[in-house]
Amino acid sequence: MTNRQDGLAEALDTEQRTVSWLYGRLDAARERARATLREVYARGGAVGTRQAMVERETMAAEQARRLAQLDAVERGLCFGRIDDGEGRSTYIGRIGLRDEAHESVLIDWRAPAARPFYVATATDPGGLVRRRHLHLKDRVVVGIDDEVFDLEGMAEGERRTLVGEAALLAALRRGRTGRMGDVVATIQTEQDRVIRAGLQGALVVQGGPGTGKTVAALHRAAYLLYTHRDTLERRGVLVVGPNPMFLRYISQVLPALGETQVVMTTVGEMFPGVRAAAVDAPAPAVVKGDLRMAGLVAEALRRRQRVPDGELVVELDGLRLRVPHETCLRLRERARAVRLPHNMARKLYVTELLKELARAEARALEESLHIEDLQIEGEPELSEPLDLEGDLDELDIELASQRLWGEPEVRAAVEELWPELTPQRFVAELLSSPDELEAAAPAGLAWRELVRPLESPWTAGDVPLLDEAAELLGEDDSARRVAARLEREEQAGQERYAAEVLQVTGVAEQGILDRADVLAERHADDGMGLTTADRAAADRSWAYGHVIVDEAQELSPMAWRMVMRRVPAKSLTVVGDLAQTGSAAGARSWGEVLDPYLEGRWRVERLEVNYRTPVEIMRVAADVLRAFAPGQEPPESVREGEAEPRALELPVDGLPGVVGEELAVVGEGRLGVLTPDARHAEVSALFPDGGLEAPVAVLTVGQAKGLEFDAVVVVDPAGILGQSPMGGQDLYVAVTRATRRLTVVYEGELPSVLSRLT
Ligand SMILES: Nc1ncnc2c1ncn2[C@@H]1O[C@H](COP(=O)(O)OP(=O)(O)OP(=O)(O)O)[C@@H](O)[C@H]1O
Repeated sequence: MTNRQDGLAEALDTEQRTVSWLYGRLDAARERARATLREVYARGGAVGTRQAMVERETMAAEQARRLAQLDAVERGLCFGRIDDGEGRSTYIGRIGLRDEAHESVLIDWRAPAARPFYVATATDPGGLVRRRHLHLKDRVVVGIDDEVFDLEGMAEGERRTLVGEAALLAALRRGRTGRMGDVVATIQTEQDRVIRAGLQGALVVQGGPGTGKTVAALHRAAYLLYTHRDTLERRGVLVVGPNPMFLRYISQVLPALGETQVVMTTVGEMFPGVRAAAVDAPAPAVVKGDLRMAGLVAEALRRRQRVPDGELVVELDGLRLRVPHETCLRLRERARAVRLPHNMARKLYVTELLKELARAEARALEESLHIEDLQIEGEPELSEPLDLEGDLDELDIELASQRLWGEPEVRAAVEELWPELTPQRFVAELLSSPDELEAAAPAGLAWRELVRPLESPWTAGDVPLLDEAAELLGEDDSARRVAARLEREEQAGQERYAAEVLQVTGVAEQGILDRADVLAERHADDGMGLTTADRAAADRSWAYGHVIVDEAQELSPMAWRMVMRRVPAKSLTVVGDLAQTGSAAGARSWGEVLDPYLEGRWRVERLEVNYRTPVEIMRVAADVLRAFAPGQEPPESVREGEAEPRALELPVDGLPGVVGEELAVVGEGRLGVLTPDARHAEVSALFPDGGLEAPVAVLTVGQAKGLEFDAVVVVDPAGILGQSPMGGQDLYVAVTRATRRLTVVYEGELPSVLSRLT
């Protein structure tokens, strides 16, 4: 054996002992959490006070989460070690662990003590003499990489066991799996700055394709939850991504980091109860995304609070109830003056209108009766005129109001003048009414683009309008609150009954109920045991502690308005690339979209190294970028590709052949076929077994945003360029999805921006 092999074997052996011992600590921590959980459940079932049950449930949920977290960190528990000049070694891992004496034996990667592992460089080693990466397969140490900052500072024995291969490049060389993985072991210094930036204010992370913006933002979520657990566990963290496919792609990163309490959503899903899957054409998208739409929605709603042209007339049982025009005007002004949302102000309006109708009814009755009719023979003559209205006291009016409210004719009049509206009904009716749109639109807004049939499916661009409407309409939750109270009362009754039964049958004395009973109780209650994330996801008006917006360049100004509502503290991470904006309503500059809310209180960190796309492919991408965004610099690639990118003139039915060839080369890896929107169905039909985790995924460029594949086949580049005013950006996105190989398939002329491929 050579010295080098001896050194490696010795180092692996030493590290294996430490790693095995750390796994032993992890197993012990798991066993402790399991024992506590058993003990909590054994403390009694349905007996005891409600408060005791809540406490027990909360503790059980906490232990169950702890256990889930300990299970999540099994893979690659420990991945790093740093040595300082004093001969001290510190092991870095996915979570922190302590020994029996309560000494730290593994440092959580997010703890301040782990920071040197990520920021030490040859020029600024920050007191380190060596950084070591450990590669684990299951619980076995299979590889080691060393970076030495100060050879002199190392002990002789340690020098002998130095091993080196760049950990980052090894990580990048692995085949893609269809899901993004975490990069805790290889976070780069510039990414570390993003991850550990403070919680306050807004941080914009701008960087070209493949610079690790998404991966850094997700690690930042885990870091913030660790560092500010008190605040963020109560308020929650929201991640907004561009589409459901992307959310699936990134869904495993945070759980692998032991964090399961983050809500992930898309703009199209931010309004509970609506799943907007349709896509607007560029022209309506731009109008819907315009901030002036907020004014349009508000004005259109005011116009749903109507006053009849003349007097209000309600025909009821042959009587004509008349309320003068001025009174109707006054009622509307008074209801508006309380400045409550529409549906809440409506209560006041209806109460007042019913009173007026009660008076009108008395007047109508008066008119219909003639004094002579009331004259009874032999009685003295009635000399006073009738004054039924004047005779009404408050109780009469209240009773009459209640009766009138039951009359369909009265309901119909209220519906006409101040209807009760859901956001869905209001927005759908507005967008299908050219008259309402025209009347409410500010001058210069191309409202005609918005007109569509009443039953149209929801688009992502509608969601901020629904949210805006919900704010203005307000939620009348009184019925729900009454129902909840009744349910609570019923539940309390059931609990008492259950406790009595248990006492009688003697089960309570045993003190143990099995877990199934406890879980069944949890389902019967009104939400205890629900996590912050569960509650937040179901609540439109939830105020998150921090919001991360990925592919943030795609959000329209109206979508930003909605996002900002979810984060009153304005603590945000905004991640994106202005050169990749695909939506016609998306951002051209960060200031333009953020300043209305943050007034300059945001700062930019730039990521400039591309970890995904090899140099050869990036040259092609740079040509595309130069053509539509002169002056923008593409990021610098760290990878060298294995093959030159190529263009093939080929009809679409030749695709399976090319895809087959590419698949044979990438082996276990994955392949993406990217098409213009209009050709997606035609190309998908050629690959029936596609999907995110299948070897071949057929996607539109919009769907592929943020994703990556070992090999990419771009179909019909001219179609992509021509599909929208942002076609250049779309082509740039398409050619930057590959980690190893790029093929462009075209018919007719190859667009000149790709001439490097001929
Ligand atoms: N420090 C790192 N160590 C290992 N891999 C990394 C690192 N940083 C980034 N990567 C990898 O580089 C690829 C690109 O990262 P990511 O998707 O986060 O980039 P992005 O900037 O969001 O790209 P895009 O703008 O195209 O969506 C991913 O596979 C990611 O895992």
